[in-house]
Amino acid sequence: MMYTVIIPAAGQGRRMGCGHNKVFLEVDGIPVIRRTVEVFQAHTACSAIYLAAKEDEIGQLTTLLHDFPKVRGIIAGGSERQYSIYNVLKVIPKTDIVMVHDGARPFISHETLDALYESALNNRAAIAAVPAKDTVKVVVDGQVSSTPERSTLWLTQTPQAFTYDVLLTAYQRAEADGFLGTDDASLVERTGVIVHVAQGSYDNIKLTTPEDLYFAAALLKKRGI
Ligand SMILES: Nc1ccn([C@@H]2O[C@H](COP(=O)(O)OP(=O)(O)OP(=O)(O)O)[C@@H](O)[C@H]2O)c(=O)n1
Ligand SMILES: O=P(O)(O)OC[C@@H](O)[C@@H](O)[C@@H](O)CO
Repeated sequence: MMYTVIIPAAGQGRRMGCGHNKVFLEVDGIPVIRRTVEVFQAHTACSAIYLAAKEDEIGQLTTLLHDFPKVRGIIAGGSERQYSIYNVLKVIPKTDIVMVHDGARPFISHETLDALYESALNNRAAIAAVPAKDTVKVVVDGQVSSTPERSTLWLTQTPQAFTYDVLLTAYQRAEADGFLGTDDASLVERTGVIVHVAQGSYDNIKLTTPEDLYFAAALLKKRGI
């Protein structure tokens, strides 16, 4: 059995403030999106890679990723991450397991991919996450309203891995209900399917704001890449 990965790369990168889509940013000379796709290209259990791109960036991405044979399609995304992923999910061939992974998370490891894939095969739904290190407050109008027990709080990453049927049903139901979530698992949770957690790595950061580029440089140095 193998899995297909959907990589959303159709964002604006507004918070990065670099004036263009951050997935094209070069980190130590290599564009972020090439770094991300490379990890899946080299992962044995991955059979196909599909990306969501802004319509006017499909050509640029096609050129940039031309030497990755597992890239089977680059599809026009939507105005929200969820819509971008759904546009891809609707057109890919049916498969056993589908993973979703942010184009802006280039430091995903094969170790995490192995753990997630295995969990998705066994449990139908699995996410990569790490325990919260800080104390997290619920804040309403500038005032603390509660302090959830930290041992129950996990910071969610991608990849998130599901059986094809579980993910498609969740996206169809979200569309029917007009529900917009900030990750894929939240769509699956509302269908009643139990989502399992595979311990991820603190290295698997999402490049979101400019200071993340300092962390990226440090991570590359640590890996000797
Ligand atoms: N309409 C969108 C929005 C986001 N993404 C992708 O989803 C991933 C995670 O989203 P995020 O970090 O929020 O990226 P941006 O939306 O680009 O960032 P910002 O919110 O700062 O504009 C990124 O790889 C991004 O390209 C997407 O495919 N389609
Ligand atoms: O900031 P946005 O809501 O566009 O995207 C957030 C998602 O990428 C994020 O929820 C996952 O990476 C899981 O943390």
